[in-house]
Amino acid sequence: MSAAIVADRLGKRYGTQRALHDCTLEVPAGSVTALVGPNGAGKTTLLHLIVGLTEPTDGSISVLGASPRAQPTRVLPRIGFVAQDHPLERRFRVGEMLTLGRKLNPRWDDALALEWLHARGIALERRVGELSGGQQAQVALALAIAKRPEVLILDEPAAALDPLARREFLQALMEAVVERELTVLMSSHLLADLERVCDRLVVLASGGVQLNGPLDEIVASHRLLVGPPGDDAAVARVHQVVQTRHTSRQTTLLVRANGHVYDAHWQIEDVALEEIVLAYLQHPEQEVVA
Ligand SMILES: Nc1ncnc2c1ncn2[C@@H]1O[C@H](COP(=O)(O)OP(=O)(O)OP(=O)(O)O)[C@@H](O)[C@H]1O
Repeated sequence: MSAAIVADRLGKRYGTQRALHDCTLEVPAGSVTALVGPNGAGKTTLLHLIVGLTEPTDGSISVLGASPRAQPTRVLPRIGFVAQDHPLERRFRVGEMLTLGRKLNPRWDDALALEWLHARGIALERRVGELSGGQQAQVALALAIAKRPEVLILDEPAAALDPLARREFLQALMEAVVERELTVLMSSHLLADLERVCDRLVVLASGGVQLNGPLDEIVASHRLLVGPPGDDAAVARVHQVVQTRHTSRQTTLLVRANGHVYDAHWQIEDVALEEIVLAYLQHPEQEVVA
């Protein structure tokens, strides 16, 4: 599968503040990739570098084979972007937002935008500022999708939505992905949502990539080992120990297993994605897993 987005040792500094560093990753074409990380990890910075809103201070970023800053006309018409809090022009009517989209985007699909909004009961006469958060998110997604992008970038698109609106938003997103063979990169703190819609995961921590790969492989390769307190060095010689927890009664290891774990000392359990991600976030010194 070819890569739609390639970051090579990508970095961004604001004065002495390092927002992103040494970020190397590929987002395969046609994948739906989740981008997670704690507040301040550099997620928005990475997404802004991808859509050309900011320029790298180190390394390079290529989207659909071109640089978003150096070759914007080759890249930007082919990217849809839903920014954090989807900042729309609040005084505009929905129909006026579509007119703007039509004027600004050469590949604009008016029928698609109209159909999308109609299906969600959002009238063109409504002022954007009067819409609910969920409806505003749907308008932002309609505007991004009507560009007929090949790559769709979403920065915490559903963060402010209630669970029902979030579900509807993600459902709409998945419809668009299936119908249009989009490549999607979406940041969020809502792991359960991401697990439902994404097939790949990138974890950013302290401005660098910590975990990157297909979701099912990440889940399949990690195991929880529970055993009597004591020496866990033998496990560490074979497997990558991501997290160790000791109590007086037992030791619990979260490991990235190098093949099967054969060791009668340990009770071996599957581990949920959320627990894996939290373990990496608590141990940012762990090496990149790709
Ligand atoms: N314009 C800026 N000027 C100075 N520092 C910035 C700027 N933008 C971001 N930063 C810093 O870069 C780091 C990464 O910020 P970024 O917004 O990319 O993180 P994030 O992972 O998106 O966080 P959140 O989950 O809170 O949205 C933070 O320490 C932030 O303070």
